[in-house]
Amino acid sequence: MTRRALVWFKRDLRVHDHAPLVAALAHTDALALFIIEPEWLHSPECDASHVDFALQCLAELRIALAQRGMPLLVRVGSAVPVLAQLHSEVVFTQLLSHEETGTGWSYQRDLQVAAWCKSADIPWQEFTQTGVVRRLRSRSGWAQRWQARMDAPLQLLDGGFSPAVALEQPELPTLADLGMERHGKALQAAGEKAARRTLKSFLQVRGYDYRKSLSSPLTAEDGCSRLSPHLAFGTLSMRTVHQATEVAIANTPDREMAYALRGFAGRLRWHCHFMQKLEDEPDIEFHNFARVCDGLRENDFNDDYFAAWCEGRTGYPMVDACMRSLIATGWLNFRMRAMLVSFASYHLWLHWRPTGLFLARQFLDYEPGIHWSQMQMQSGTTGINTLRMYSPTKQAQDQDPEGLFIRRWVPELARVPLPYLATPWKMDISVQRMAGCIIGVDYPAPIVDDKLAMKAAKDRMYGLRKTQEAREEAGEVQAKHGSRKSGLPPTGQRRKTPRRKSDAPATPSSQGDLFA
Ligand SMILES: Cc1cc2nc3c(=O)[nH]c(=O)nc-3n(C[C@H](O)[C@H](O)[C@H](O)COP(=O)(O)OP(=O)(O)OC[C@H]3O[C@@H](n4cnc5c(N)ncnc54)[C@H](O)[C@@H]3O)c2cc1C
Repeated sequence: MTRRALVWFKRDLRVHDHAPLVAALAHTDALALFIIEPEWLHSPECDASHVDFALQCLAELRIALAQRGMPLLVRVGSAVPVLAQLHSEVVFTQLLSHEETGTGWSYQRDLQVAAWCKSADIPWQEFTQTGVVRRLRSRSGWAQRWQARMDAPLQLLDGGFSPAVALEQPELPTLADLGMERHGKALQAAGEKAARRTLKSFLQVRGYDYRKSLSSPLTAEDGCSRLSPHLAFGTLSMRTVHQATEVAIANTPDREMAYALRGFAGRLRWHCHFMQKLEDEPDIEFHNFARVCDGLRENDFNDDYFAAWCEGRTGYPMVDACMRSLIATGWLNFRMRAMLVSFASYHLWLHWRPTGLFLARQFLDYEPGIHWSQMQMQSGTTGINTLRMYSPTKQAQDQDPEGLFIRRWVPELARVPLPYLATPWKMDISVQRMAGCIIGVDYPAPIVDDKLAMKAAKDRMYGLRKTQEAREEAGEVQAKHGSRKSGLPPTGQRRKTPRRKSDAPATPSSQGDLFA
């Protein structure tokens, strides 16, 4: 009997280090499938930019697989009917794929596929591709397991496939075919080749100033790795990035470069650390980690504030510049993402779910496990992390001291004198006229008062955290989700004794307790 494998590509659009592809070699022949699922297209997190990027990756992948004798079918529909239809056309005897840690719809889809495979008597083998551990009982020992997986040999194809049955492979659909409008974002280059180029340029050249470049949106654009969309769509495996980084550190004669790359290497495990939280508690997509926070913001949602934040017209130049830059490019550095969420959650007191959905659509690298954990962390609803409230004027002064970023993305402020650029509402009317920017006409007045809004948010958040209920629950959240390396007190309360200077993390403080 012909043993035919079907390799189901999901968020792993590559050939290099692809365990299901390697497993398929053991079969008589094999074919590959990518399913464009309506559940994905219609999910509130999905944006045309995500689909566009995936289609570009698929075009390249189809060629790369064809060169190895494997046809890649791309079909539109829900997973079970697509698999059943394909099975009626070409009987396949095994389904191979990577594990996925996704949101609710993809989890439900996997349950349905598992049931269908069982009823059709088709074994479905899933392979790991990140450090996420399924059915994890305890976080103890997690970091060692991550290390072991990442150090394991890469899964590389040795040889090609015997040609499978001839099947029609229609052209890939366009966004219009899928009923989606053009997105207008200037995206990073897609595909496995671009991913490898990006990794190489970072490890050889761009990474040099990594630690210094992280926080400012001006320097981070080039100084960060920019690998996140490639990790999200799987055009690079985490193992490839980890191993290439270790080799680069070992081989560079430059101590500065090695130091920079060690900072980067540490962040790679955060990727999986955050994804593990969603794997362990899928509900965090919808519900507060700390249920004591339920009701905190739900009834206070201000639609006008939300619209102003989404459109980058809050009257705070750094917030507006970051939002407009994100909307135009699909990427923003960590610190500025954190500031956008802090402003929405504390200054504007907006619940993290609608703001998180909006940001998920903007981020080309949308990765559910990282995203929803970070949304909650920056909104103070994990119950365990230090509360971080960013002043947008201080961030402008610290991260954009010459005003280049603000002037680039908020052209209304292009002629505003530097001393007023972070606080344009402080210009008197004659300066406004000279700058060609009348506040309230050409550029909005601040929608809330920075200091008053921060004070109100602090009172509410610290008031809640002091309660016995909050303290008890923080212990539970820490036990379930906290890294054993975080060093935080188990209750997640503020650290009483300051760190000694020599203990201080070399990374910016905003990420200091990320592992919690
Ligand atoms: C509210 C919010 C939402 C976020 N949503 C996402 C998301 O959907 N997808 C996503 O990949 N990242 C997300 N991040 C984390 C971080 O901002 C991005 O990983 C980073 O900016 C991506 O750029 P880079 O690849 O150049 O990062 P680099 O600094 O070069 O880091 C390399 C890789 O390390 C991992 N990493 C770095 N920082 C973090 C972090 N703080 N948490 C988890 N992993 C990290 C990522 O995989 C990243 O690609 C979010 C952060 C915040 C504050």
